[in-house]
Amino acid sequence: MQLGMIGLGRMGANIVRRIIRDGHTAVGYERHQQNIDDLSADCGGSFSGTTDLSKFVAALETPRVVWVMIPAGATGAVVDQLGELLEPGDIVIDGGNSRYHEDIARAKTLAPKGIHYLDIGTSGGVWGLERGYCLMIGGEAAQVAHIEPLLKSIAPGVDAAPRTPGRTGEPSAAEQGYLHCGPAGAGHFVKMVHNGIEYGAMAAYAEGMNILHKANVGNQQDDEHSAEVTPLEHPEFYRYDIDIPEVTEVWRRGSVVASWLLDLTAEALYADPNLDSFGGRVSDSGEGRWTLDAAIDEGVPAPVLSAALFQRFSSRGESLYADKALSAMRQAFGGHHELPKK
Ligand SMILES: O=C(O)[C@H](O)[C@@H](O)[C@H](O)[C@H](O)COP(=O)(O)O
Repeated sequence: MQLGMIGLGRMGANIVRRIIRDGHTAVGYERHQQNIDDLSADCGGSFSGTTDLSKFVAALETPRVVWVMIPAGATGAVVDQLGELLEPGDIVIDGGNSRYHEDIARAKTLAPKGIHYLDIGTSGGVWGLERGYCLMIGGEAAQVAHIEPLLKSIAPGVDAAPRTPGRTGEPSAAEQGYLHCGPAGAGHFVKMVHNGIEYGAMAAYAEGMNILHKANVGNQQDDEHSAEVTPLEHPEFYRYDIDIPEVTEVWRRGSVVASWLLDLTAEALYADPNLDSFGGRVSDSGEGRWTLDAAIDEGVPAPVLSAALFQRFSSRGESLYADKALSAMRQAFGGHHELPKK
């Protein structure tokens, strides 16, 4: 089957490489000729690319299947352009991390033109070429069925995890690593919640590791330290120098908290045991915020996910003013000494 790919950055290019490995063909559109040349060198005659969107559309077999894999903020403009260039029966896929609200609007705009729209939340990041991508799909069932040969090639496949006890026979789509979650927006809705969970799970590991990191605090009490915090009643309880890279390594084997996220953490700590290459400022690109918006709209508590999101804001210095205000109040009502700015 043929796929049209818009955006040949790391994700788009690796999806193309993965389908071509499986016998499909691809046409790519990309503004940077170098990305086209790199992919052509890897894929030979199964891939052709252009920097001209009209030529890209003309090169595709009908019904066209056009996967848009560009930063979420730029997707809307490209989908609008495709709306002018494509024909009835064609399919546009947004594989980026768009907000699901936008999918609902785009599907509605394209429908009168007979152009179908699928939103595919795509998880796997830079590892997807090797491990496959987990695909969460929203849109009409007939179009999902049409692109199924491509989905099977992009997804990790049933062997990526042991089969769940009780599941037998032909593996379901979910067991192969892709799932039609519902109508327009449902794919990105599920991917959004996946990312909300990602924030929470990452924060849980990070907090636990920090408690391990401080397990030797009983050795470190000095005058300045005790002026700032309540002195330890039992410093003898905190005299452990825990080798955190080794702890993450042992947890990978048989522990309840083993996971791919932990595998990656262990790898990062092995390469950089004190995490010196990181400044401790953690970015976010919207998915965590949108997950909390949905939780609020649904009236569903999400205390862990919200704490994880707010911790990212704090990591970027966004709690500094609040922290200063706390010091000011504590000093004002109790005359307590608060440490001045360093
Ligand atoms: O499932 C995935 O492969 C990741 O979630 C991927 O989609 C990306 O790394 C996140 O969007 C980062 O999200 P933040 O920038 O919000 O941390």
